[in-house]
Amino acid sequence: MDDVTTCPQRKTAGRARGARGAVTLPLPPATAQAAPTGAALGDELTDAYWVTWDGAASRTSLRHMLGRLPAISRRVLRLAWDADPRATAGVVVAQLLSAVMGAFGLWASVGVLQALFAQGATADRVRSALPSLVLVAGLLMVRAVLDAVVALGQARLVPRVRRTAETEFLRLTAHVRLEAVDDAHWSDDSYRAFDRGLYYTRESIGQLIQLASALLSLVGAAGVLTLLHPLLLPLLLASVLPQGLAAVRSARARFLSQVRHSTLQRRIRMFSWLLLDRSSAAELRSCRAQSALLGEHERIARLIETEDGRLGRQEAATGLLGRALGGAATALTYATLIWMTMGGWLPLAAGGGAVLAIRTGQSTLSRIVLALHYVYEHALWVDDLLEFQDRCRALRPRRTGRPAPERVKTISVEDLVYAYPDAGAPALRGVSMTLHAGSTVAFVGANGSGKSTMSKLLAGLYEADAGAIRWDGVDLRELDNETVHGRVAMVLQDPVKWPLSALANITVSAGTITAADPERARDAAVDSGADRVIAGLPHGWTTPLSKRFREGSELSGGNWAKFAVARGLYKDASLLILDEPTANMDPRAEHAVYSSVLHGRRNPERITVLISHRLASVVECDRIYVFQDGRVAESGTHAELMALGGEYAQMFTLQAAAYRAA
Ligand SMILES: Nc1ncnc2c1ncn2[C@@H]1O[C@H](COP(=O)(O)OP(=O)(O)OP(=O)(O)O)[C@@H](O)[C@H]1O
Repeated sequence: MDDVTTCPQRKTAGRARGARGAVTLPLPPATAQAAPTGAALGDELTDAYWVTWDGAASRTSLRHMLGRLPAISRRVLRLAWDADPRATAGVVVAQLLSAVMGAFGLWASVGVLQALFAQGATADRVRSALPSLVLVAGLLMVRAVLDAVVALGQARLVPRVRRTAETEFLRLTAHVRLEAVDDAHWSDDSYRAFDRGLYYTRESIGQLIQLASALLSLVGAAGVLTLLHPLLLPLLLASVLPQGLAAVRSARARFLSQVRHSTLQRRIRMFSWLLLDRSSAAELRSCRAQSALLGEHERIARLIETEDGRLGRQEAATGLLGRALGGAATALTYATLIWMTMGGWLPLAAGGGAVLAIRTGQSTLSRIVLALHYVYEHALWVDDLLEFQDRCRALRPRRTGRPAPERVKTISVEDLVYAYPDAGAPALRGVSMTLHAGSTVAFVGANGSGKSTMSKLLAGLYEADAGAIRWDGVDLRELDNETVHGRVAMVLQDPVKWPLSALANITVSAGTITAADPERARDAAVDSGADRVIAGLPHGWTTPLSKRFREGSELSGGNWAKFAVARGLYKDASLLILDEPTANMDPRAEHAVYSSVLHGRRNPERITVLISHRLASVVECDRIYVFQDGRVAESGTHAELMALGGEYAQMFTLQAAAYRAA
């Protein structure tokens, strides 16, 4: 028995299949969460790029972190040195001197105590303590100046590191081969490196300075104690250890909580943005989706509130534990000091000095623990960035030293095969064709049949897996890749809406946004129909084409397309590729573009490739290639293909019939 009749869900699915052909999509559930709830909310983004290293420090042993510290310090110092050697040297020297001054200051304070605790009249003791007091004050002043030098050096260094690191990063990524950019993993890695790696690169300078300052001050305290009495050093360790452990615990709790917190923050920001942003404003209102999104926003806001409260309570508890442990350790330390003084092993004044040094050591320890966690974790992000940049260097376009010809006469394609990275089937499977200077050819065919891919291979944006493309007999692989790009103008299906001036939107195709050939720019604007758009802009050529800027203008889809065509025409290239350039244009604008491309100021030496689904516009092309499933199924002039009565003739007749019927 046919069970479709007994199951309503299957019945509906069967109907959907019957109406649309071979689709077997299962029915969706009747209710679904807009976003994960409960524990899943914290876990949903564990694989996201921004949490790759978040909390890593809290999962690593202190020993491991300390072991990695020298390598991390070298790497960060190298970055700083490359950005500004003088400022780096200044910061390092001032930091060291400041630590030395700190240690001397501590020693001089012990001198003050010694004088005050000595025997004799009070006035005499105060008088003999004066030189040490003056020394302490002097050292404090020198230290303040040195710390200011460190701060100034840091203020100069961090923006420089930021500038040099960001420029290098963008220089490398902007030149990586297109097929690498198409790879989703590469994109994820690049966003991760940009968003986190660059940020932590500059952050790590300040963190390392803080860590160095705290470590040096601990070393200074330890040195002073050893001078006072060798037994005091283990006493310092014993007194700071419990507090150190509490500091580690607290730092780890904070790191782990940050991961969950940032997940919630990201999700709530997404909902805030959907409610706020201009791009979703129209649809938000027409769908009347405001309350649904506000509800979701409220739900996450409450979770954040709970999380904040939980973290606050946890921090208070850990802080209390740390203080209790620290208090107990301090009491023990003082008891030991008293015992040593009473036993005559330690002079009273030295005991006072020891108290000072131990207090200094204790206060720097929590700074060290926290800074160590930050430095370690940030270094992982910096490593990630540097490793990504090395990958980019390996993915630079081919530099063969052999430039592409200024004006290519013949492009021959032989048995071309190409598969996108990670794609199952090849997008092109054995395409051959020959294109001659001065001709206009068309690529037509069903969606996904390989037309755009073919045009990108012709332009040298992708490299063939098998077969070859030859420019005047020379394999594209032997030509300097960037010079090939310089000879090709591409008007892409989904052109970039450059948030630049109207003029720069045209000149950018020639690699500049600040200089123009005025006549060429005007011709390109006239031929593409962008001239009327520019004439209507408040500041003409100089109007910014983005509402993000004051006095900026936003264009309609069709008008953006005219700018894309103008860009293609402005670049006086050997090969002009127009990939569905008029899809968004009104019929008159479309007609004008095709007339100017086919009959207008046509460069007699140019090869023009036109990709279009509107077959009426390719009728006049010198040759039409019909793509089917990654292959050229038919080719010839319009008349030849119509006479053939194949795929092209069927598609053309279908379109023509629709018009005739109307
Ligand atoms: N960047 C990419 N990464 C992976 N696969 C891709 C990519 N671009 C296109 N493809 C796949 O390659 C095949 C050919 O796509 P292509 O864009 O060349 O077709 P097309 O003929 O230009 O289609 P349309 O008429 O829809 O523009 C399709 O299966 C498509 O899904």
